[in-house]
Amino acid sequence: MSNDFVMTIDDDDESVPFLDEEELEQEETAVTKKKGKKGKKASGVAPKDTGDLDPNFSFDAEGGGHMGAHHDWDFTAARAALRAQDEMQPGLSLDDIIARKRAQVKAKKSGKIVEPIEEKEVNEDDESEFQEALSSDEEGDDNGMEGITFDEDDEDVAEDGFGAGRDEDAGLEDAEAEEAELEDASEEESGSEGSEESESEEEEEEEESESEDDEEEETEFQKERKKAYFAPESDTPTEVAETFATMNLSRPILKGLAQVGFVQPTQIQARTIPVALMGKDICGGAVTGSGKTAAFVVPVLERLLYRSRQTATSRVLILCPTRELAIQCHSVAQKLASFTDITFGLCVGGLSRNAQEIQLRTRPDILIATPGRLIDHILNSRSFTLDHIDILIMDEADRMLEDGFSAELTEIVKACPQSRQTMLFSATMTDNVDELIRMSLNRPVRLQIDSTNATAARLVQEFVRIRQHREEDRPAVLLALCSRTFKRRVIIFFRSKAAAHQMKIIFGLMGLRSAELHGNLTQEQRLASLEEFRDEKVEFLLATDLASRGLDIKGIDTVINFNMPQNYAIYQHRVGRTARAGRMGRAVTLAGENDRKLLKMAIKNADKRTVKNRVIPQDVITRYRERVEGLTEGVKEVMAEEKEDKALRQAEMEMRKSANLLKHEDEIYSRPAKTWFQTSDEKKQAADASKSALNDPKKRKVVEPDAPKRDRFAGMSRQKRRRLQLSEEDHQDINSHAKSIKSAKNALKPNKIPKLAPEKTATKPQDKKKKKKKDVDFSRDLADASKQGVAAAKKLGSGSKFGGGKDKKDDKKERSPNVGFTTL
Ligand SMILES: Nc1ncnc2c1ncn2[C@@H]1O[C@H](COP(=O)(O)OP(=O)(O)OP(=O)(O)O)[C@@H](O)[C@H]1O
Repeated sequence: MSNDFVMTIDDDDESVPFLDEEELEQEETAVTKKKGKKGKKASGVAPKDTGDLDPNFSFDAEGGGHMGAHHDWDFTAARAALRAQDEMQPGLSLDDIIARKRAQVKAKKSGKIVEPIEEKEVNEDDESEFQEALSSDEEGDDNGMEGITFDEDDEDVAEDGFGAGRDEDAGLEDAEAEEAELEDASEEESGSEGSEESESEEEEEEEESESEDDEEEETEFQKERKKAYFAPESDTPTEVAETFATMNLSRPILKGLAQVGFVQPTQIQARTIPVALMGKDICGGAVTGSGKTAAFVVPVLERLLYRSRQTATSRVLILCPTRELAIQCHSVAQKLASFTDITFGLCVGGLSRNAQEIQLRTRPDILIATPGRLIDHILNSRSFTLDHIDILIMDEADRMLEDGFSAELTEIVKACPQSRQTMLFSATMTDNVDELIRMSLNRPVRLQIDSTNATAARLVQEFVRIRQHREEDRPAVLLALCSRTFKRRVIIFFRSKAAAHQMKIIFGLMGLRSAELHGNLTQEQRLASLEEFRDEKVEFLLATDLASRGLDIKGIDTVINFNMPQNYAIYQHRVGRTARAGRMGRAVTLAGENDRKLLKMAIKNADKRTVKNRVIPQDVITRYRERVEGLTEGVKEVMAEEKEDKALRQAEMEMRKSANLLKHEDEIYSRPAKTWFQTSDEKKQAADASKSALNDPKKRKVVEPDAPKRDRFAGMSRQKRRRLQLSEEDHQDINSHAKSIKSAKNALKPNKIPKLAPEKTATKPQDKKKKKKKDVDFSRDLADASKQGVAAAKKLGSGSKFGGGKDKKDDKKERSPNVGFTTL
């Protein structure tokens, strides 16, 4: 298995050099000379990437964009919208509790008499929870161990990359089941906080539901379907602009780009911008950190410069799967639009709903949203609609197309006009027609820059082998890595919130400065953690997969995977938090026996020179293990204190709520009841479906083209049904007067934003007229019921119907998911 060979790094070093291209070669031969290179190593800091750019770096082989000036996105808008009311009063910070505990331990050691530690009731369950959380997904299935090829006692190199060729499925299910239990437990714990949002704002489900890892051979049938579904390659411009200046962008946009230091477009930007300006639907894929955000923001801004300004209208909707990503996207887009009059609205969970409602009434040009909160506004904010959305964009689209988001997405897509332009982006963008079909794309152009399995070019991937019988060493291995080798700018991923939280306490007790980021925190705490890490107030960010996608934090040197994630796509996103925009980065993954399959995939998809096997001497691990064991009591005490504090705050909040209720009883009861899109049960069902698809990707729900339409009121809450029925009754009373008001309103309807050809020539009114006529004729030809016409259209699939121009009436037919696929 020479292909799977990975070189070994001995971890008996205090620091690790960051490997330059040449060094990679040298190190490969010098693997066994363990300490020979110490002189070259950075002191105390893991990757020796100074943040400077590799002068030879380009985003693509042919030479794409070079990295520009540093610019951090910020939370200004999010902070301004953080809810002020109904939030629990801040209690003791975890850091305070930990600091106190540390002081007590120190004092005890030095023999000083200290105030006795208040006796905390330590629940027996807490102890087992503690052990479980840290080894949550580490329990392998012994049966799954058959066929391991390496020597059990071999502490050095596993020449087969830990026997990475081994097919390993067994044990994963157990791990996932256990993980689910943990997630559920932690969800319950957090249920009291922010329960108001629990039904509609769970975008950041941390249980995984990513796409299949297996690279299945594409069948002829699938190839045909894709051919029919996507626009032919000949539809995309072949010339690629080398600088933004040569892209025919307007001055305010160029100034915005210059301000953030973007001079040369990255490859995905160079390919996407001209196509997006033409108004075409796009499925875009490029490796993590390659600039996809600007690839969709720039053309949108450019087109909005040509909008009619008569009536304020929200014309663009950008959907993101997590709040943090939406906040980041909002900040980036605002920066790029600094020299324009384009307005933005941020519509995400965790921030004040009322403030958002007020903002939405001003009809900002671009809405950046998470699905849950957006639907909340569609259902509950008067006068808010998506009726005038011209462009719908989905960032991390493959994540959004998963079952967990399915119902929400369908609702949002239905609420947008069919004549919209739709653009989907992700580093792991799916081209699975079954998954894309629910977006009702219009003959999308596929812009796939890198392989969907690719990781960043300057990423070094290391793996630390965790043996079957040493699973309990994981915390010690992590602490050894973080105390001795990777000491700053490190993001560490855990599979569960409980594990991330408990490790935060251990880190704290060991004096390592860290922040946690997961769904059990309030939005305020989540933003604070990100800020602390961004501003280098803490060295470590302990996160769940909430942070695995899209987050762009400057200067993350190292990503550590405490556990291998459930699938390769998540692995790609996690390790993609480093080595962004041409910089160097390092990913270190603790890989157990059950992770062989993913390990094999990672090795297969990487440049072999950048894959390494890191070995940590057993005596070091034993030392750290003893330290972790010594902290067990302390961790339990901190957790007990935290629990007590939380219960106290909860009680205070309840009391305030009751007092409030008594004081404003009349006003509160006169408010219209809120409508939820999904009940807790429905939400749980969606999450279960998502999980089941993860365990068995073949179970992925495929939208049946001929699926019967649901009853109009099916699945609606009683309140919503009643509201709709009442509004329908009202509707029946509409007299001719109302009709005339409607037609007057129609006359005022905002014009669509014009599509721009790359050379900005397509807006000539005469040309437009001619083109439209041609398209209409084309559509009419296809709608012709002659048998020949139908047969031809079916043969070509839906693709044959889409001529490029969009007449609104024709669009209705074009966007129907039923079109074209029934016969293939
Ligand atoms: N043309 C450019 N020139 C220089 N830097 C750029 C350019 N475009 C984007 N960048 C920088 O590259 C980094 C990554 O960009 P972005 O976050 O859009 O990547 P992405 O492809 O969306 O990544 P992910 O898949 O992880 O979401 C950002 O820091 C951004 O400022």
